Amino acid sequence: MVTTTFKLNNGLEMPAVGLGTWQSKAGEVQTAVSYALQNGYKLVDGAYCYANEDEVGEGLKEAFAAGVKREDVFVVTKVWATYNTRVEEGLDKSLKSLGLDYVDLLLVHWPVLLNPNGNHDKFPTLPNGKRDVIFDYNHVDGWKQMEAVLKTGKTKAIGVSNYSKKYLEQLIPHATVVPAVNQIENHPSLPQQEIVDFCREHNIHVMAYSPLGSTGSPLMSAEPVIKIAEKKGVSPGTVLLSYHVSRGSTVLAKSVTPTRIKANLEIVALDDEDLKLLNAYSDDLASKGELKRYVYPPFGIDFGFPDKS
Ligand SMILES: NC(=O)C1=CN([C@@H]2O[C@H](COP(=O)(O)OP(=O)(O)OC[C@H]3O[C@@H](n4cnc5c(N)ncnc54)[C@H](OP(=O)(O)O)[C@@H]3O)[C@@H](O)[C@H]2O)C=CC1
Ligand SMILES: O=C[C@H](O)[C@@H](O)[C@@H](O)[C@H](O)C(=O)O
Repeated sequence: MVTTTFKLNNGLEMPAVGLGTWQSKAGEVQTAVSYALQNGYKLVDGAYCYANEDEVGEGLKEAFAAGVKREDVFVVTKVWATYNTRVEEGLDKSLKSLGLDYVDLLLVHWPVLLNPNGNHDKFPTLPNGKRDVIFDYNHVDGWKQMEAVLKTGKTKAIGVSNYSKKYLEQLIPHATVVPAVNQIENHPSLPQQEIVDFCREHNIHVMAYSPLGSTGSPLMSAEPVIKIAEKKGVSPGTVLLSYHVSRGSTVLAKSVTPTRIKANLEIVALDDEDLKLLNAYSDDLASKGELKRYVYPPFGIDFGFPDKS
């Protein structure tokens, strides 16, 4: 049987599959969220920085009006980098847009501070065009704010995103609350096994993002993915999404296309032979130095990922 939920380290149940909303256009995301929730999705992943939370909120409202219950939906949002010293203010903005009085999970989007008093609310820049990063920021201080916000009840759980093993090792000795989740880019072209293993050891649940290779879903045509899909009589997308559930992770797939939204809910059990094939593909890329990271914004910071350090 295929797992449909995972238990977090605070006892909360998190669905195994969720709808992503990054780059979902305002005009499309309301329908996508509403459609997904009325067709079996139980988790929606958003962020203040996606600049579409008003519309995500409209989608939630539409689904609730159609009978979906708030308590049956796991809503995730993220504190953007300009708000890492103002976590509660950032969360309040998201809650207002979403039309909710709590989210289920709040994540630190990236462990970096962008100038909160800079020339833009989300992407402040310097005169030379580079991101206005505050370099002497310590991400452990941001986590203390996350712990404080957890006590307000405005979020049921707190976690991190884009944390390498190195950053988690810096954080954990100072954490009163161990992050419930680390949301990271993850797929056979970037398995990040060292982070996945470290998270498992510390009871931190992994949420896998960009499972299809992000924009345009390039991983759908990877050879072993097609081979396994043919063998099992499922789509390549199902193989890519099932890979994470087999590894014990929650997976997020973004789509604004109803047929794809529905198709992405199909998760199958991958057997040892399938996983061996996908792992061999990852190992081969690693040995050739060809691992592929699709999401690496130009912060100009070393986040401690071995493929980027
Ligand atoms: N914490 C973080 O920093 C990050 C978090 N995320 C989260 O993870 C989510 C998923 O990652 P994302 O980078 O969006 O990329 P995905 O890997 O989910 O790929 C999305 C792309 O695949 C297409 N697609 C979706 N389903 C199918 C299908 N069944 N067949 C063919 N094409 C398909 C979509 O097109 P279309 O929509 O047109 O159907 C879109 O172009 C994000 O939306 C976001 O919520 C992502 C990146 C970073
Ligand atoms: O969640 C998705 C990604 O992290 C996205 O939020 C960033 O890539 C952002 O657009 C940026 O440019 O820094």
